Formats: sequence, structure tokens, C-alpha cells
Amino acid sequence: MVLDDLGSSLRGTLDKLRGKSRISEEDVEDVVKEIQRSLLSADVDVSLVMELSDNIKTRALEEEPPAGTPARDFVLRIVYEELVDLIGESTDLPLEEQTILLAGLQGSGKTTTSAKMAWWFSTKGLRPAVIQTDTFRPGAYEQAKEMCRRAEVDFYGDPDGDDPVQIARDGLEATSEADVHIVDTAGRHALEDDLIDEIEDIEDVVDPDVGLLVLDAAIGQGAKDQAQQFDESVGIDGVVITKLDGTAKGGGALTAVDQTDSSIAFLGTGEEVQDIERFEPNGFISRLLGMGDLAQLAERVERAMEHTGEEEDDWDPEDMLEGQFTLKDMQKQMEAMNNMGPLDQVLDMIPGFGGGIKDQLPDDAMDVTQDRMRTFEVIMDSMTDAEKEYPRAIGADQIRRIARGSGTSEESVRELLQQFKMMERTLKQFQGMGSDKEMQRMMQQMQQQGGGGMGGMGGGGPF
Ligand SMILES: Nc1nc2c(ncn2[C@@H]2O[C@H](COP(=O)(O)OP(=O)(O)OP(=O)(O)O)[C@@H](O)[C@H]2O)c(=O)[nH]1
Repeated sequence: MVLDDLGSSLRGTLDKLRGKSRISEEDVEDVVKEIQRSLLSADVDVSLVMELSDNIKTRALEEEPPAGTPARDFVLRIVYEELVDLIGESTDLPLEEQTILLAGLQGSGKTTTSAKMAWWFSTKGLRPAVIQTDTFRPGAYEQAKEMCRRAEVDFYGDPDGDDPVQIARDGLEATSEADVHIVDTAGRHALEDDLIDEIEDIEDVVDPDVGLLVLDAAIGQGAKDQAQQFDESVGIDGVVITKLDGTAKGGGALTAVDQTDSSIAFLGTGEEVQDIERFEPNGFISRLLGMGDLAQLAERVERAMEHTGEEEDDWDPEDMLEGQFTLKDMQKQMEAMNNMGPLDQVLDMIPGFGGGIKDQLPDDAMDVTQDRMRTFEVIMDSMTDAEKEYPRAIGADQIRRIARGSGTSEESVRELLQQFKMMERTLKQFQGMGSDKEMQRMMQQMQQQGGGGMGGMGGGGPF
């Protein structure tokens, strides 16, 4: 996504400042150019890019770095603060009764997002209900109903209805026991007058407390007009950026946030109901700058562990950071990762693993696809405990036996062992960074500096 790219290119540029105590105008120019290049190539609106880069330049040249602050940290802090300023706080969504109206173009992910958000609110102890008013797209009703079933939340829709406004009215009544009403609306290919009229009518009936614009991360410059129109008709308080698990850059979404003077509420990171994250600007930016976001990682690991089942479980995810890595750990991790999301996203959250280092890993290290995982799981079920503890000792005879026992091929078994070795190497690389001490030191620094996300970046951080 947009800032991923910024993270790695910026790290390279900032590394050139290493060891310098003062920065020259030329250094600042380099940094600013890098930021401009990466934001523009991610489709962020030109005037927005110029504003951001001008601010960074002015501050970097005019402000006096605090005594003893290396030039690199000083510039980084400014970049960080300006990005926080640009992206803003996350949309205010108090955990209380409310009605949320979702707007957006066809296919942006509204229906999926409504169920995901409902799931999210349910994890916070509230009782959400999704009201599906999309009578335009065949299949929207079934899709929403099925996702709400999976999310275990209330749902209202009318597969035979053709009046979205009436459905909205009936839906509010039918789900009156719910605390949070999430009203999904129909999308169209482009902004058409009838879409705008329809959503305005729905808005009149539901009287939402919050209007959210759902945007596909792939949206480019078109985001500006769309955001403006929806803002004028129903009022946009926040943006949900979907499909951030793909290759899209998300720059348009930043433009929309700026255009509507709103903020980001949620990020969508997959097709399942749980693939949603509440947007946290500090964590988000720290993560993209390569600092990792421990809080999010902890939350994901915790959630994944809940799903790993009640079976006896002495597996501690921290082992993965401490060096006792066996196939048993890999098995548990794979179960957990099934629930946590793709490995590369998880790694982004580990301090020191984002950007640079991850980029240097072979692509294969991340390529544990769902299918491969399933095959691996079957294979591991056919292994003995000893084989899982000492996979390196597995020989050709055992490979043959395991392949036969699991109904897979010897090649698949070898592939699993290969994957294991790769993960082991990957983790060693991470351990080699002295993660524990480094992390403790980072936390201490952050505390000393008032908990600001930047403190930990002072010298020797994982950049
Ligand atoms: N990978 C990925 N896919 C997503 C995400 N959010 C939605 N999708 C997919 O995008 C497609 C469109 O999503 P919908 O939720 O149907 O979009 P919509 O805005 O309701 O579409 P209309 O009802 O036609 O307006 C579906 O195939 C979803 O599974 C996401 O965060 N990641």
C-alpha cells in the first residue's frame, strides 16, 4: 500500500543521514523528493503531496533539533508528525448506541465491511445489527446474510423488497434490540443521480450518527470527486479503506480523507469477517516506518489463540521469538496464522521486521498459501512427535512413510521441510537483531519521551 513503499524508500534515504549531527538543505531535499515520489506514484493528490512536503521541508530547515538528537532521528520525527497530521486521528466511534450509514461505489466492499464492522462491535460487547438495503445488486442480500451469520450478528434484509427506504425503515424496527445499527446501501458503477437521491432518502429515514465512505484501496485520483459528492449528500465522518491486503496503493483514500476533512475509521484486510482493523494512526505510521506495532500484533495473536481451540495448549507464540523453533511450533503458528492473516502482514507488526528486512527475504518465505497450509497440516498429522521435534533428522524412508500415511506426495513432504527450514532461518535472522533487549530499550525510550511513537526510533532502532 501507499505507505509501505514510502517506508522502504524513506528508510534508504534516511540511512544516508546516519552519523550526521547536522542536516544540510541538500539532505532535506533528498528526503522530501523521496516522499513526493512515493506519494505521487501511489496516486495521492498532487496538492496534498506538495503541502506535506513543504511542511516537512520548512520544519526540517527552520526548527532547531534538540541537543544531542542525530539528524536522522530529527528528520524522521518531523516526517512522522506530519504524516500523523495528514492522516489524523481515527474516526471517533464511541462504544455506545449508534447508527452508521455506509456509502460507496459498487464493489468498494460495503457489504463485506458492514458485516466486518458488526463483528468488530460484537467483540466490544455491543449488539450490532446489519440492515441491508441494496435492492440493486442481485446477490447482495444473500451475501450480507451469510456474512452476518458467520459474524454471529443480527441481520435484516428483504430479498423481495424493491424499496430501499422502506427496507431501512422496517430494518430499524425489526432490529430495535440492537445497539449499533449498520445500514448498508447499494452501490453503482459511478456516481449517478439516482444513487445520490436514494442514499439521501435512506439517510433521512435512518438519521445516522456516523456516515462512512467505503473506498477500495485501489482507487486513484477519482477518490476526490467521489468523496466530495458523498460528503455533500450524506456527510462523511470517516473512511474505510478496503482491500489493503492486495497490491493497491491506497493513495486515493488519503486524498478522500483530506477532501472530506474526515479520518480513517477502519482498514479492511481480507474477505473474511474478521479481516478488519480499527485504524490507529500512531500504530499505522510506526508500522509503515518499520517500527512495528506491538499492540496490534498482541491483539492478533490473542485473537488467533482464541480460535486455535480449547485443546490442551502449552504453545507460547513468544517461543517463536526466542529460538526454540520446531515443527510443532510451525504447526501451531500455521493454525494461528490462519486466523491472523497473511504472514507478511503479521511480520509487519513485529518491530524490526517491517520494510527493509522483510523485503530482503525470499518471496517464498511469505508464500504460505492457504492451500499449502492445508497440505502441510495433513502431513504434520502423519508425523510422530519425535519427527516434529527434530525435523532435521527426518530421512528418505520417513519421508516415504509420511507421504503414504498422509495421502500426499514425497515432494510435498520435502516442500514442508524446506518451508520449515526457511521459517527457521527467517526467525534466526530476527533473533539476531537482539529483539528482546532492543524492544525493551525501545519501550523504555518511548516511556521516557512521553509515550510518543517516535521515541523508540532514537539511534539503533530497527531501521
Ligand atoms: N481481498 C479483499 N477483498 C475484499 C475486501 N473487502 C471486500 N472485498 C471483496 O470485494 C468484493 C466486493 O465487495 P462487496 O462487499 O460485495 O462490495 P459492495 O460495495 O457491497 O458492492 P455493491 O453491493 O455492488 O455496491 C467482494 O468479492 C469482497 O469479498 C478486503 O478488505 N480484502
